[in-house]
Amino acid sequence: MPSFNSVAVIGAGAWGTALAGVAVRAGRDVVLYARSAESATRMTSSRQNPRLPGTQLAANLEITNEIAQAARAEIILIATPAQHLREAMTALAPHLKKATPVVACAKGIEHGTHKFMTEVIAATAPDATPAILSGPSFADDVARGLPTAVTLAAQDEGLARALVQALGSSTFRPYHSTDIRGVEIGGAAKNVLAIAAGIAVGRKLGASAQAALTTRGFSELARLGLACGARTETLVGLSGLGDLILSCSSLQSRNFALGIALGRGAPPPKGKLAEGVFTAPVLIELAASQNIDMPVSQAVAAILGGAITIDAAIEGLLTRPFKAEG
Ligand SMILES: NC(=O)C1=CN([C@@H]2O[C@H](COP(=O)(O)OP(=O)(O)OC[C@H]3O[C@@H](n4cnc5c(N)ncnc54)[C@H](OP(=O)(O)O)[C@@H]3O)[C@@H](O)[C@H]2O)C=CC1
Ligand SMILES: O=C(CO)COP(=O)(O)O
Repeated sequence: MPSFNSVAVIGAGAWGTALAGVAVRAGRDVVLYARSAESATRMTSSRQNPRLPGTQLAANLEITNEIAQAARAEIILIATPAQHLREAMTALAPHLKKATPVVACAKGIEHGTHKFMTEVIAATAPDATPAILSGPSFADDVARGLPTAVTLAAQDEGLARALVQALGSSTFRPYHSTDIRGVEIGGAAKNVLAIAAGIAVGRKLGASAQAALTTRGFSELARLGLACGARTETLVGLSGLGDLILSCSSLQSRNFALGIALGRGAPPPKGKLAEGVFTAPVLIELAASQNIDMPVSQAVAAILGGAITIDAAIEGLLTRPFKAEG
């Protein structure tokens, strides 16, 4: 099993900054790459990141604006928004050493190409080794050192185990897996379903409706996952069901919070990344291409696209023909 000592995190947002802290706590040499030179300089001197307020950056965390410096690390964690992954990888790829593990930490599916995060990595850096980290984990909780567990998948089990060894600690517990596709489908779909759960809460449909919607949401996530080759144990694990439960029930979730605002007819929270907005249209295109019925995700995409009102979407879901559970 390889052993890794250095980690670079690309993307100095909330999640990238929290993950840099994780790697520092695990005892690695860590560099955090910010695409803005000004932000890198400011974070270096203030030891604060406005995208993750209240977190003191570790004294031994290096912050850089030099992509070539970041690329020298033995492990790369890439934590930009999903739709920015290609751009970030395109800048990084020419500097990477052969076979460097590049761990996708974003949750989404690329517009236009329908590519999952590790597929974007493979397309932009064919000599790198893609992996994925996903699960129920708010950046703020992770940064505060609260206990968190996630799934970390690579095609090669030995590599997945080595990445877990390099990043894991008593408060950040990654479970290794080789089911890359299962992990990335769960992370992408749960954001769309969290918007649906938020809408139900915002419309005051009650706790029973919230539980029903979350469960039926899981059912369609699992249907798509299985059609795309994911394994059941992954779909019911941390990166699937685990993250869905968290995001469909916690006000900390930006996707859930957006749904609540939509349900109330209030303006969406400003300046907050809600990946489900970008994932919804791609997710339903992907589902259609696989002949998979995803009524909840379809309703979210239609609401976000302005094709249907919230009340009409709710009515549509509630008047679907009765059927066997599954
Ligand atoms: N926040 C969370 O709790 C969690 C988030 N995630 C996932 O992580 C991903 C990022 O989310 P989050 O960190 O919260 O988002 P933020 O909005 O906090 O930050 C995104 C960061 O990405 C940077 N960025 C954008 N494009 C590039 C690029 N081409 N190269 C380098 N950096 C780039 C932005 O830079 P700039 O500041 O210059 O705009 C910004 O710092 C999402 O897919 C999200 O679903 C996963 C688990 C938990
Ligand atoms: O992915 C997350 C928790 O696992 C973060 O959720 P939000 O992006 O909805 O805030």
